[in-house]
Amino acid sequence: MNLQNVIKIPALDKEVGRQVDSYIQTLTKPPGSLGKLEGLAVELAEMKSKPFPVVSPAGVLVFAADHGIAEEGVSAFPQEVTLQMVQNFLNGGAAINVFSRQIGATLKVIDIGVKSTINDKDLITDKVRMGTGNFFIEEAMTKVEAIEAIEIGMRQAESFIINQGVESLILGEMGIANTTASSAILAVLTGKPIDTLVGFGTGITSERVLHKVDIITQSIERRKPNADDPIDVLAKVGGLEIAGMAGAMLFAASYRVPIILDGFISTVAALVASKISNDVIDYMIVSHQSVEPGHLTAIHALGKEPLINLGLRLGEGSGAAVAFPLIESATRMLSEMATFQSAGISDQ
Ligand SMILES: O=C(O)c1ccc[n+]([C@@H]2O[C@H](COP(=O)([O-])O)[C@@H](O)[C@H]2O)c1
Ligand SMILES: Cc1cc2nc[nH]c2cc1C
Repeated sequence: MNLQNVIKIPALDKEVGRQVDSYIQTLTKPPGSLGKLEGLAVELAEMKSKPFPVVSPAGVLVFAADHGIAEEGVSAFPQEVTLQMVQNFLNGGAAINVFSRQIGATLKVIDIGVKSTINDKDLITDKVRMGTGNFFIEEAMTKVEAIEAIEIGMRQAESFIINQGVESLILGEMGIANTTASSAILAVLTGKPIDTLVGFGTGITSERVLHKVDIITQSIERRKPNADDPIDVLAKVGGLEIAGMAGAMLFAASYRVPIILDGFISTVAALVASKISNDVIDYMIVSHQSVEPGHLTAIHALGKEPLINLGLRLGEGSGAAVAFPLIESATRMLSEMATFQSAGISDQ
């Protein structure tokens, strides 16, 4: 199948963007004084093709999966933490639960490849397989499985957005060792030196970072992913939650729903989505810059800049949820501020 033919992403509405840009000049503030919020308001209007776009309620989809590469000692935590954190999400105790409640967002967790069976009515189980293969010794998954994971992401985003009336989409993830898969994908897609794209993840030692670089370097040599084929890259060194997030992003863009990217893994998934359909980039907002050294490389590969840098490195969609009020401020500036005329204030 050819995913590019399945996804139709509408062009940004530049005409509405121009109208909103002029309208912002009439609001009661010195021109340009709301800085980046002004550009953000124009971008959101173009995405939604509406002069007064809204981003609330946000929806948060967290994709969870395990990684065979965890066997190579690349994470500070054991693999079973993926399962344990999914249980924490379902009990409402993780950071993303707290921040989702804070911003009034609905949160759904999708098991797209956790290595255990989890029975819980609140969990969406749409598993491709029980974790990926260890890509140091075998391919992470087949190309058919990579496409299946992307399609699951698309389908889950579709039912979530339509059933919950979601106005903006935050994509989060949980997967022990997924910074290793993300660094490998990023190295292949950008051609940048691997050691500049590898970091501490959940908190490994500097010594272990060198081991992680070595594992990624050897894995890429062994698997030989084709940089021009994002499905091949996902299959050889990717992750199921990364593919799922990419699919969800592609659906959101096709439906004019702004995508709020989170940290390193989420942004690498965005880069994968952009290699499937470049227009998806138009619908992305980068919420924050993570501590992971490869994050800025991935952000710049999308031609974006982060809104904030709080030294976060958690994942789960947490940084996107924390930055969400800033994005909402841009929309409320448009819908709620008085104009010079309506307030009877003299302009220059
Ligand atoms: O989002 C980020 O930038 C980020 C940076 C470091 C770690 N994480 C989270 O930590 C896990 C991956 O870290 P690791 O060390 O196991 O590869 C995974 O569950 C991610 O959600 C997330
Ligand atoms: C505790 C913990 C929580 C997480 N949330 C996302 N990745 C994580 C990794 C760990 C280890």
